[in-house]
Amino acid sequence: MVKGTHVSSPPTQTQPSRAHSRIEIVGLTKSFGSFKAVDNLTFSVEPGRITGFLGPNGAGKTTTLRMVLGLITPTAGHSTIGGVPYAHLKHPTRTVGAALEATNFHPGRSGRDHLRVLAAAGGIPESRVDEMLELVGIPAAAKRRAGNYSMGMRQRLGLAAAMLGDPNVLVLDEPTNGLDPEGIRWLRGFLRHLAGEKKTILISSHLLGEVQATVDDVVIISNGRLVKNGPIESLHGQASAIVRTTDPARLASALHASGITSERLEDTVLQAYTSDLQAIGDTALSAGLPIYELRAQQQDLEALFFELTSQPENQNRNLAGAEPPPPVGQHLPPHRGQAPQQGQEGIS
Ligand SMILES: Nc1ncnc2c1ncn2[C@@H]1O[C@H](COP(=O)(O)OP(=O)(O)OP(=O)(O)O)[C@@H](O)[C@H]1O
Repeated sequence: MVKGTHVSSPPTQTQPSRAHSRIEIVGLTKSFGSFKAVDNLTFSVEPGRITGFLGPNGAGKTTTLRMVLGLITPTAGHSTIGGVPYAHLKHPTRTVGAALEATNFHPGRSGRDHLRVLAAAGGIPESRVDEMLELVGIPAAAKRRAGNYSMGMRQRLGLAAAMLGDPNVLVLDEPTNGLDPEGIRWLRGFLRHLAGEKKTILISSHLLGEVQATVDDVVIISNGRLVKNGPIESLHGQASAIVRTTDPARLASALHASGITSERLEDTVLQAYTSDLQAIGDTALSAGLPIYELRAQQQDLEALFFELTSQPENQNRNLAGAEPPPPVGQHLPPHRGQAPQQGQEGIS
């Protein structure tokens, strides 16, 4: 479960215990010149759970992950892994596996050679290379040049690289990018298995819909600021059902007598606030009312995500003055935000 944390100084130990591989982010802030890409973020990511780090394009996800991985220095705040800042980890590649960009391969090198180089640099036995290629399902592609890999294969190679050191913490930036529905399903099973081994898993995405069936917890940011965090169920809101009948007013009062509140939507349609469809059916039957339609109402999480991140105070600063937002439920087009370029650091 994702929790807010109190502000504290970064600890000085160098190796987290395997049992305590929580990621803690406290007041994390990053400015590029006068532009605040990440603004006072505080949350934690728990072992044994898959946490979705979500926000529209340009919200500050990659910048945050780069700070967690010690690739750029925060302007303020800090982050730790198992209580240890990344820069102080004794065995970083064996503690944290990261995949920040699926295209970050030498295009002329084979997938296997790419992993071999990483294994040698991290002091990891070469036997892990073929094991990982097998694990992510691309053993046959191992000898082919990574430059010719499809996006889905690159994602899998990135995952194999992240898993090389058998880390207890995985940080994956947009791992569903370029995956087809089958690939997303595969990734879900893969991450679920790792979460079952009590690993701490943080995955970013700009599409809640692509990860909603995968994650246990969500951290939603917009314009660098925290908008919401908590279990994915907390986004679902109150359970309800849609019911169509001949006399909704009579059904509403019969439901009310059974302790179920409802609301008239159309002439013949009620929204009843319960997940118990059988109770609605039984109540209608007792009242002698026919039912022409009865279904659980699904909360459209993608629409909710859009709503959360497009409140006036959260409106995407990167798109300000650009085209109007798409209708609810429609994905935002891929778009990398522009920010003042002074004080540039790292690669975005
Ligand atoms: N090195 C940099 N110099 C200046 N601005 C930067 C730099 N890196 C990122 N930014 C800006 O910071 C903001 C956040 O970028 P970031 O890449 O962290 O967003 P994101 O949420 O990962 O977006 P996406 O989903 O598009 O990858 C953007 O406006 C981006 O242009």
